[in-house]
Amino acid sequence: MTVQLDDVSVHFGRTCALEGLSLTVAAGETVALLGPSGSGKSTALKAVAGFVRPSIGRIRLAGQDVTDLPPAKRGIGVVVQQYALFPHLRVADNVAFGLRAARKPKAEVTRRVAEMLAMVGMTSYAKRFPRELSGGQQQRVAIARALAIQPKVLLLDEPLAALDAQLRADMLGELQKLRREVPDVAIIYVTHDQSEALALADRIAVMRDARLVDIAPAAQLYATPPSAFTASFLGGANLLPVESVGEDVKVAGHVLPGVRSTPGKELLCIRPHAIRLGSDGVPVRVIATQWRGASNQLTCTVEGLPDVSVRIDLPADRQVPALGAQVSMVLPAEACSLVPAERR
Ligand SMILES: Nc1ncnc2c1ncn2[C@@H]1O[C@H](COP(=O)(O)OP(=O)(O)OP(=O)(O)O)[C@@H](O)[C@H]1O
Repeated sequence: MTVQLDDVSVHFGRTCALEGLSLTVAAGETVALLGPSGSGKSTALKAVAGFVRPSIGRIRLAGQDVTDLPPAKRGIGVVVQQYALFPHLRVADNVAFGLRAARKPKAEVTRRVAEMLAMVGMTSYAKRFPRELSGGQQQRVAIARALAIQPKVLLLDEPLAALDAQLRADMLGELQKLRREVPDVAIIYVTHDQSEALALADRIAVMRDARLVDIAPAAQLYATPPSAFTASFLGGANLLPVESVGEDVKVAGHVLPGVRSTPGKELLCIRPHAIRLGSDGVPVRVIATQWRGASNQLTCTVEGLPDVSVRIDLPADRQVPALGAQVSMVLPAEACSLVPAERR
């Protein structure tokens, strides 16, 4: 089922939590809403679920206007950060809740609950209460409960945020598997974590200050970010001011071979892992180093660009330059893209 937000704005008193969001999520597609805290992601999700009412704009499901329908009438599965299982109900009864509310026949409820618990690997926990489960297990039950009603739309609001790093990684794998098991469901996934968005989403919608900044297929947004904000939020790109000389682009007075100047795009975007140390590059000075296990991250100042610092991820098997050392940073053309400077 297609989900369509048509120029949706939400106000809470004087606060504009969401401004003019237009977005279409196709059946079978996963779109991540990615952005910093307070950027309006949850508000957008709540508007689709029916928990908040847009002050302007319409919400459509499969082309039908549902803006005035209450949440229960929309047939949407919702999973939020804090699981929100019913504490007094056992796992199986939590999963059965929506089916019973819809007055499904008993045999169908039993069958469907068994299917859902098997899908999330929780069959042997059916009789437990939520307090007897780990965070990850509770989240699996919450997902089983959301999917039990066979929704055509699934909304996930930071579903992994309350889990520790290992569990998050495990659950991310589970969610990828789940997507394959419900291939026709439209999924909106709210997160502030770019790695979750990259791992799960077909398209990523980057939000900032209540507005949609950029939306594109995940790989495209990562490889060629259209804006400086998306470049730094998605993958922590370095942004370096460039000077155009004819068709050439210069960083701190050094021509970058293979990078062609583009009018209106004054910043060079390159990820920390794509920069190499070599000869004939841009001179930089190492001011900090940080061991990261698989890599060492260098922070460097750039000669001639006093306000800019650059992060470089060196693979762990490379020698780490000494603090204060001057090294030459090579910016391979294939890893460089140009974006417009921020105008705020
Ligand atoms: N019920 C409410 N009443 C008043 N203001 C609200 C309400 N809900 C959200 N807001 C405000 O709307 C803005 C957007 O909030 P929202 O929860 O959508 O952001 P978010 O991007 O999901 O953030 P987070 O990642 O922290 O959950 C924020 O400034 C927030 O304070």
